[in-house]
Amino acid sequence: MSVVLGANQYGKAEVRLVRVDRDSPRHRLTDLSITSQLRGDFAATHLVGDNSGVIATDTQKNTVYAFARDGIGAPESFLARLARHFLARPQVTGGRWAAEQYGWDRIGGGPVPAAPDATATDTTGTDATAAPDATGHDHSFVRSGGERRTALVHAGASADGTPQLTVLSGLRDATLLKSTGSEFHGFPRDRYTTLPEATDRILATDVTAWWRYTDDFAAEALAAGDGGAAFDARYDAVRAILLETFAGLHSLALQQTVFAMGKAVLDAYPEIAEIRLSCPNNHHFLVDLEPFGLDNPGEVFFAADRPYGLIEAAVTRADDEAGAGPGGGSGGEVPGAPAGPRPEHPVWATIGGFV
Ligand SMILES: O=c1[nH]c(=O)c2[nH]c(=O)[nH]c2[nH]1
Repeated sequence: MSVVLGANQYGKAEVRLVRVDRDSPRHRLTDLSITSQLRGDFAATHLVGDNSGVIATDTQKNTVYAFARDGIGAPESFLARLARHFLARPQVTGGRWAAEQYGWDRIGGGPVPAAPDATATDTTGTDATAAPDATGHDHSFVRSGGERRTALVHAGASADGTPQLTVLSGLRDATLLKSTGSEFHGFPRDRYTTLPEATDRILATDVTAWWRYTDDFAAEALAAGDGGAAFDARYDAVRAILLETFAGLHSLALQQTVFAMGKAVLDAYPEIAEIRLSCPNNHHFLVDLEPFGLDNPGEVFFAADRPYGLIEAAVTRADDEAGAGPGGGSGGEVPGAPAGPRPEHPVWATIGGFV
């Protein structure tokens, strides 16, 4: 009985592509995950390793990025462009091109409309179907979906032995991106340093934050008998401050942005004793399109999902005895100075990681 090759297809899966359209100061963002799979006469590579007809999966990925240089438009039309391109090769008889698009809203505004595809010949429908895009930040975005509000009430023993409620509120995975207004340079270099100095880069993160209310505020809000309306109001306001600070600060490091976000919250709300933030640095690498005879003036990026930088900080009040924990604080009293070892409030031990 002979063994034969059955149906097969191959390609590159989940090519992460972010395109920034910066033809006006009001940037537009297109964020896609694209899979390209080819079918056709590929028996030789499966049977004897003859690759003479194989369009490398790497080439398929590069084609996605190179085509994005012209603009993307609707994912359907972008995929059709890819399909037509590969189907022009004689060994390709079919294939499958798939896309998943991630939505982004402007910080302080609404959904970002699709950017036009520069290769489109008929663009008359573009403006008629686009959502209004009149409000919000020009180049800072928050990804729609995936974000969660979080809360925690911890009952710990107080000095007199009665249970003391500590209330934490937070949010998880608020995905933010700014397409300019971020730099990172001036770091030390050694033989293992390859990172170029950046004076204009994409800054992207998934904010996880927990903030702790003062005991007095928490007790009052819990006793108000209004279902915790004060917590609802603080949640909305703190979230807005975090996003606005991310958008508004010209960042020299994600560390600076993280501290500024926390500080802005503490400055605005005396009833918040401290806040902890955990922010991955979701790296976006400019794709080298030179091999394809194309320039790339900060438009086509590889959105890496790992590894990522991970920047975490607690922002506290120097005079917060509860935050300092037993024994009092031992550092960080000078605003902006490096914090020394500072015993933490016991509630933090009940949170899984740093936050
Ligand atoms: O904002 C940043 N902080 C870092 O510590 C760091 N390290 C790195 O490689 N890139 C960045 N970016």
